Amino acid sequence: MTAAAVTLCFLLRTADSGEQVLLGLKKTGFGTGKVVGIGGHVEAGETTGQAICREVAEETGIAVLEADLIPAGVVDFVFPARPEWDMNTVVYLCRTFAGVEQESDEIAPRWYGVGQLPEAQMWADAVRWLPAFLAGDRAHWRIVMNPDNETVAASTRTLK
Ligand SMILES: Nc1[nH]c(=O)nc2c1ncn2[C@H]1C[C@H](O)[C@@H](COP(=O)(O)OP(=O)(O)OP(=O)(O)O)O1
Repeated sequence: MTAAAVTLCFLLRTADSGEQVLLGLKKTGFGTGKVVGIGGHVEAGETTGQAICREVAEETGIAVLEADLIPAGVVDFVFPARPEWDMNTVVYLCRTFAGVEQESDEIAPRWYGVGQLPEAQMWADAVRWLPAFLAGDRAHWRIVMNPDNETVAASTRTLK
């Protein structure tokens, strides 16, 4: 089965308290109840860049230009017990954007200090790859989940 093409963008800003990243509480669909990255599926006929600009706008009301996307790498999420959930995720960072975050039907967005990620509310794998991307590391991650589809069986980082 081919993994679904998805994309995530981590918006960054500098606050008085330090660097912050925009995440969101997922209200519907895959991962409901978790704090996740902003993004989603790449639709037919879209480039990944077009898809992430659309997803950020739909989920948060924030406008991002493709030219301001900073490619960070890829995360392959592998669910051996549910291969239909497998996702190939293109990850971007972005520091230049317009607008103020607004809650949507899908996501309740919120800024978090990059050193204070809400680990207990995120997918268990996120602590492995997200801090590295936020620190500027460019890499290709492969995350393999256990049969419970929640805990992590293995994570590997390669350069690509
Ligand atoms: N193990 C994992 N850890 C993680 O942090 N994020 C994961 C993950 N597995 C999948 N994701 C993310 C990637 C992707 O952005 C998201 C699922 O995409 P969507 O939010 O688009 O799914 P939905 O089915 O809710 O929405 P639609 O695409 O609108 O149908 O879940």
